[in-house]
Amino acid sequence: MLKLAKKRVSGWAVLFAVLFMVGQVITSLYLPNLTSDLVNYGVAKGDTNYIWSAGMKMLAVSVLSVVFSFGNVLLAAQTSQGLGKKLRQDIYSKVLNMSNDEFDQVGTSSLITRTTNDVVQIQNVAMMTLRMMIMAPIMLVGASFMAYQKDAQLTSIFVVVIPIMVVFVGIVMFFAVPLFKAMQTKTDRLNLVFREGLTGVRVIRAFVRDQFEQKRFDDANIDYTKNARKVYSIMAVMFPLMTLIMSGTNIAIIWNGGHLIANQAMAVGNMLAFMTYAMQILMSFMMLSMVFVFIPRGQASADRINKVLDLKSDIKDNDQPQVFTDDTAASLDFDQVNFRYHGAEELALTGVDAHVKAGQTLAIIGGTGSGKSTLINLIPRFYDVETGAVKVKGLNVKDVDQHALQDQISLVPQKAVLFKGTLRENLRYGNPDATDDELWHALEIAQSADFIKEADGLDTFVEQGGNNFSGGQKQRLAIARALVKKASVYVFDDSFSALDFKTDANLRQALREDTMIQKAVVVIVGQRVSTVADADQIIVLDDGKMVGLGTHTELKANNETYREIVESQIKEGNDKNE
Ligand SMILES: Nc1ncnc2c1ncn2[C@@H]1O[C@H](COP(=O)(O)OP(=O)(O)OP(=O)(O)O)[C@@H](O)[C@H]1O
Repeated sequence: MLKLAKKRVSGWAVLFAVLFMVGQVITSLYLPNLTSDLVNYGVAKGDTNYIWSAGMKMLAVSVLSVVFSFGNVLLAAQTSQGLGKKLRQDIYSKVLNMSNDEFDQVGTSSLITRTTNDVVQIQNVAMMTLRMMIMAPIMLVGASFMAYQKDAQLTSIFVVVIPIMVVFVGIVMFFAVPLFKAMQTKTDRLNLVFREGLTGVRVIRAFVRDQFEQKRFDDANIDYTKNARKVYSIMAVMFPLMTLIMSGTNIAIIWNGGHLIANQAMAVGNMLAFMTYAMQILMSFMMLSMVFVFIPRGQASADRINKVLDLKSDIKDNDQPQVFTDDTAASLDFDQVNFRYHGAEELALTGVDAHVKAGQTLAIIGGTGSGKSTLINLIPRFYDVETGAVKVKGLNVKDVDQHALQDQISLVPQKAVLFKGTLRENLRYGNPDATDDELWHALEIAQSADFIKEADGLDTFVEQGGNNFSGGQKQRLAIARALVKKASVYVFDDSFSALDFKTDANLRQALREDTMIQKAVVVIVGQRVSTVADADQIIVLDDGKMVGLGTHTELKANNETYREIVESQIKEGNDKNE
């Protein structure tokens, strides 16, 4: 936890929070002393003047105590909230720069829990540390000393009470701490199921799986609730028992103190002060037990956050990166590429070798799970090859700065993603300086201009996730956005699948005719033969292996796998027509 707080917390704020807290403890310890004097020298002797002056002193000390307490709470709150803010910022910026491998290691739901719930735990512990953790031991020592000053004999009560408290706090910690730690993983699970349900709500309804999903959620929910109930039951037992111990201590003090007073061995004021110190000692124990229970939970959260922040990407920039030059023509090369996912036994890609020049289109075809998306993820270096090389404009993607590389590439992912805002804002994502004319040009190529003109043009509002557009419209808008960006390599990952055959053909025709695209390399991943047929080269993937490379005509003549794909689609087409 200290590691997280370092650099994210102001040393001055902590210093002043601690100073205020020490001030608060000193004034709290001084007040019972004043009470005892007031009773012993004022009330017992009927000295009104003394009562007035001691009363005024008490008032002044109380005001001072309130000021110290206010200063401490304010600084503790500001420091802990500031720490939370910085942690959220750091996690988010880490997430934005994570490689796909790192992302796979943590998972989206867990990242959300870590950015929200875990950060709140750290904030709570920071607040608690600045309030209680430092205050409790000082108060404990100070109150014990003052109590001893008031009456050494009565202090022997604590010889019995303190070991009871220590054993009690130990038992509570033993049972509560593991349960508290488990809360975070159970929250993760709850978020995961909830998130899957939210994103897949239409699929769930379509497959009438709502009862199954409801049960899955209920299981996670019950598991979380059971754990939480156990924890809070322990806490529910802890507080009344603590109060019982406190009351028992009070009774013991009054009993023994009463005898001492009766024997004139102790002044009444001293006993009153002693009782307050006893309460302070027991309160310090209460605080410590809370701290001991919450700190391990906070530590578990800190470990989870550190795990994200410390993720070391294998994908690192070269210390002396090579630089793309504007006058080099676009090109894309896969040189004998082999690739394996982190921890996987089998290679996901084997022997991919293809070379594409500016103005050419490379298509990638293959069955589901054959490795098409995996291959294109290597171009922007979302993953690194195991052997071989991927080159953009002749430079190995490992030798260039990652941002510079991604600047050269415009990617339309398999799942079209649009952001809430106007269409203009969405289209300008890759090129903030694009003019309206350029945006309309991209929309024309992407066969989207007509339906956008019918709506509010570039001011058309895009709902969250682009939900006010159909699947095909969303894909076309994602394509238009990719075309607004000036790139050397345009990658369309199965982006034409939601388009009807005519729109698909028109779009590819418009792409071919565009002068900017003619200077770039186009990579199209497709399942349909019609989508890939007019590409300059087609890679045929089968179970991660490149089993063919050539034009449609060449492959149809020589490649068994490609022929099977073509024949299956002709058969499918005939079946549909029958
Ligand atoms: N992040 C990952 N970690 C481990 N294995 C993965 C990962 N992503 C994909 N794979 C595996 O790699 C193989 C190729 O997957 P990929 O998504 O590249 O196929 P694809 O040809 O694009 O399929 P589709 O047409 O269905 O999108 C599959 O067996 C898949 O299970």
